[in-house]
Amino acid sequence: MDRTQTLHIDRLRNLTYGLVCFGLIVVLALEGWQLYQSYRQAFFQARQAATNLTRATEAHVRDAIRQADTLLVGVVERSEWEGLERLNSSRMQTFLKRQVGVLPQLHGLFIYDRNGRWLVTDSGQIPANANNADREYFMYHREHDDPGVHIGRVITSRSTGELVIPVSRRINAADGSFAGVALATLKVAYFNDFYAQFRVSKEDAFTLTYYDGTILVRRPFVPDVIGTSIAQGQIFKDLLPLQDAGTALIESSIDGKERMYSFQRFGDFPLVAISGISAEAIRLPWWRQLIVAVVVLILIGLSTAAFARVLLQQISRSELADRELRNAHKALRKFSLEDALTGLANRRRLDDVLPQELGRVRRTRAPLGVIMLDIDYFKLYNDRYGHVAGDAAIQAVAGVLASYARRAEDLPARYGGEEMMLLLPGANEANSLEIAQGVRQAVFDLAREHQGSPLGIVTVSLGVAVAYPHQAENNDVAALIKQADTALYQAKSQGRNQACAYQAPDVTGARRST
Ligand SMILES: Nc1nc2c(ncn2[C@@H]2O[C@H](COP(=O)(O)OP(=O)(O)OP(=O)(O)O)[C@@H](O)[C@H]2O)c(=O)[nH]1
Repeated sequence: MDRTQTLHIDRLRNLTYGLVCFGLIVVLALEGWQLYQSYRQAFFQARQAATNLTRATEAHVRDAIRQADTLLVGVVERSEWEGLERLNSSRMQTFLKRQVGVLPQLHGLFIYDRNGRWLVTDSGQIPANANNADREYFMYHREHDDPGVHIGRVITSRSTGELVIPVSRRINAADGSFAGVALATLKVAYFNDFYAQFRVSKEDAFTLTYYDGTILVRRPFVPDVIGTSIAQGQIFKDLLPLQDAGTALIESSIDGKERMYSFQRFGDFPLVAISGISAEAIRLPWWRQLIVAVVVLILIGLSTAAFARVLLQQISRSELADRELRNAHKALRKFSLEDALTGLANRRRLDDVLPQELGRVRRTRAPLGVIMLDIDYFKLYNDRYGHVAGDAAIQAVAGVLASYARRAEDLPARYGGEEMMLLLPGANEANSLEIAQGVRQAVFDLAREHQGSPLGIVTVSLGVAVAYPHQAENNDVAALIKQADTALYQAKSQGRNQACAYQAPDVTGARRST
């Protein structure tokens, strides 16, 4: 493979690999962009889902508390109207029992007097010496004449041992003094069961807290965290002071897991609802997508590289075949126009070129010199030294003749046998004769032994003819060759080892030789 071909194939290879790389980079960029978008989309959707869950939770909790509070408002109204001392306990108990049966979130309904003693319960059972004066909500109402609803921290029910959220209102005496407390307890389990209905991953979290961060309800349910505070978590420390609702990707202060959290402060209750969707669960489908994309990209890359390789091999092969074919054509053409023994132009080439050169004589008005050469006594040479040595002698003479073809348009040729020609476009008779003489002398100087020759060395005889534009008779291939041949014959007949120029017989009848 030559240098140009190697360069061409190298360029083609670089171009192909460049295109393959460019294509892969484009695919990679598009895939990367798509993955980036789907990553963002996943978190955007998680943000929305968390917000929706928080809103649903908030609405559900608010409704549950409102229903309980509406009951309390009625109980307080009746208690204050009748007066706790005169309260018809059995009628009230029936009323409370009916309400608890209707509202699934209710754990129980209770009325306490100003000393914390149990007056009425929905179950009708009052433990001996039961007193709730030590409860936070009781103390709150005793100390605050605020008639609004109070939601307390989670406590363990004294009647059933269940975790409950106390929702209470103060009952006033006719003079406005503290008369007791009406209490509704909401089951923590009710909210846990509600959260459990959400179709979410087990790593997702829902939390209902008091406004100060104390946990009332949490899913996943861990009994130990109920009643603890997440006030030091990022939501309470950094976000809630600035906004009532929002979302953030943060680590849980309870289990350290990263989640997309949505939080919302209740407008009418001192509560905060928080939903957190596991970041791991958000990223999982994205990771799967990434792995599939990477595998697909690797496969595309490998198959494209393999395809490019095969393509290049094919191109290289066809380039090579093409080049070999062209070289073969060149060689064939060379062989068809070149004499195999001497490397000079062959007879076929001479037959092509001579008419062209004569045409050029007519067009350019410049002469064409022709030298016809013949080795002297060559038959004897062959007979004495053998045919192979004869071939070598022909080659040696051809070398000399070729060395006298000094201009690009000069053409040395083998005319046939041991006869050779030298075409000298632009050369007149004097130039041609001079060159012929130079050839003769150079062959003589070779001093190649030839015992069959009187001079004892190989010599040549040369005939010179010139085609001039004004000599129409010369401007014919056969006539020109005949003239050169005649001049050669002249040289032979005058003793060989000489060069003669053709002289037209009708002018002087004499021939010139040197
Ligand atoms: N070795 C060899 N001999 C060749 C080749 N072509 C022609 N010859 C021989 O060249 C000889 C030419 O001889 P002739 O043309 O008869 O004349 P000559 O012996 O050269 O004598 P003059 O030309 O009169 O000096 C013949 O014996 C051919 O066989 C060739 O390619 N190789």
